[in-house]
Amino acid sequence: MSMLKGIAASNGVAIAKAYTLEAPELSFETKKVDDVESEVTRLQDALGISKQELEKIKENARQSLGDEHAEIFSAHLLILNDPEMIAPMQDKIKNESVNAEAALDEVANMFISMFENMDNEYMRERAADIRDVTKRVMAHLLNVTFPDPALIDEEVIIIAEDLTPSDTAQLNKQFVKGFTTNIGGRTSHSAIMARSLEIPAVVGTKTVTTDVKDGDIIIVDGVEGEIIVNPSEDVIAKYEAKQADFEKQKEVWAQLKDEPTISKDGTHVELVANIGTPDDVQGVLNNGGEGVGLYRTEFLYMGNSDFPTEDQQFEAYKSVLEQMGDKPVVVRTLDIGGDKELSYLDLPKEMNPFLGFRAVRLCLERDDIFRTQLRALLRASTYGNLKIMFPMIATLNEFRDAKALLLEEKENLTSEGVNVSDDIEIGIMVEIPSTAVIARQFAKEVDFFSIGTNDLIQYTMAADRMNERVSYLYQPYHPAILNLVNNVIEAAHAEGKWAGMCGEMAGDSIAIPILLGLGLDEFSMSATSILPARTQIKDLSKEDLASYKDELLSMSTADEVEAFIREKTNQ
Ligand SMILES: C=C(OP(=O)(O)O)C(=O)O
Ligand SMILES: [Mg+2]
Repeated sequence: MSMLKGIAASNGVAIAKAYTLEAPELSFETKKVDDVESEVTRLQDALGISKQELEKIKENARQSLGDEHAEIFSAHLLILNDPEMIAPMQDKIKNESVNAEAALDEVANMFISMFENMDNEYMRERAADIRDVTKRVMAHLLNVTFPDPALIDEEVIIIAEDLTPSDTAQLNKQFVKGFTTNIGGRTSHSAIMARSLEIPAVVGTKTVTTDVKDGDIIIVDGVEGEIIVNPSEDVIAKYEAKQADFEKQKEVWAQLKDEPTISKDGTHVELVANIGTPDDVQGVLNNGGEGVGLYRTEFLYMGNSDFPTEDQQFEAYKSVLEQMGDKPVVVRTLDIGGDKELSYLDLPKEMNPFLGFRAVRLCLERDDIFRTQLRALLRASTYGNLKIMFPMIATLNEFRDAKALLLEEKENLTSEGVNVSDDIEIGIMVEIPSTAVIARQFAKEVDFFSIGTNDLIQYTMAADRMNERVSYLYQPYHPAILNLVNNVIEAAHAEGKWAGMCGEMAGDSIAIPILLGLGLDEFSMSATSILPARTQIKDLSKEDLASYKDELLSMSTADEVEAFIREKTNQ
């Protein structure tokens, strides 16, 4: 028996035989060709068959995973239909007389490395999409069979270097009990799909394909992020019990899907979700989200080759609002810059991009970009319960200026005869320490706060959130952070306003009791964290936790805070 560690990507425990999903052998030689026209035709044929296959996979995915996930394959089809991608391949064949394989490989790699080098996880995933579709086209050019997970007809756990979105979409849950890969992280496509399919998965093990042989019995522990290879009978029995516990746990979670989130002593808090696109809304509803606490609109800008038009934005916002019905939707205005770049917005390189020209700073200077977004939001406001917030607010004047532009556009629209809702709350993200410190002054003017701890921690601890070497300074339980958070909540309440949190901290099981005790009103997290959080809060007494407040705020280290909470909440 041996054990491998990886990243817990999808909850649950699976026990079955290992099945290696071989990556196809796609090596080729670059060759000169005489007949360039027939080489171009060969490329077109391979593209054509790939498109037909993807249409089928998309349909399968729609049936097994839902519309939201099938959209990935629309993105794949778009890649294969994208003249910016395909024309350079054809030109390469014609101008350099090379074979289709070489043209495909070179052009695709150019796009892949462009996307991969972006400091942004979402864009890096686009590189994975291109890699996925090009492999399929390459296999057709080489006449190599592409692996077909849909053919699996016995209970297995898949092991693979990585699973592409198209692999995952073909998995039949009846037979595929779980999977584990060498590469990937919690937000890679395969991990997201595993959570939708609700099959346990551990990714990023680095070596599972070499450490496990086909036919070995393995356990995937998607809770702890562990793979156990050839376990003894005793260990199997232990994990079977764990599996049964987990199934029971899921039933308990599911019972709370349509319930409000109420603590043991009767306090209601809102558990809402962070989303990046309208496609994410289904996941929010499936997981009993009481609203959207953060809609990161920049993905709309990043997924485009130019600024999205007012109408394109209007459609996206309207779709989210309509799908959410009367539930609140907090839309954050464009937060570009820092780690989020736009290929079509040429900004000078900065020494410290996280401290630079970004988010509302950029929007106030480029008010043409900002006004377009504000108009789209205002037009969509009558389709649901919209709240708007501005990111990276450091001074009251920034808030006042941004709000003034919003009100100006509202007036413009009204005079154009367009209906705009009259009760849109206007709030800010609190992610800069200066704002957290004088939250009292802000609270007189904003309708709400949403604390962005991902940035607030980075700026308070002076630790770049992208830099692995200083990641130990990402300390959500640090007393300095707790004091800032407390200051914001108290300031909001003193003015009769509400305070939420949309950084990762809001879904953390150690932070949740602390935040409940401090009086946080709204917790915004990834959709799949909502039901476990609701279950946790149901068993917590807000009054007890509030009584620890002074003690917690005067502690000296994050470790002290964590140990204290673990003891008080039996974690
Ligand atoms: C939610 C936040 O915003 P983002 O992660 O998009 O910067 C944050 O900073 O906590
Ligand atoms: Mg932020």
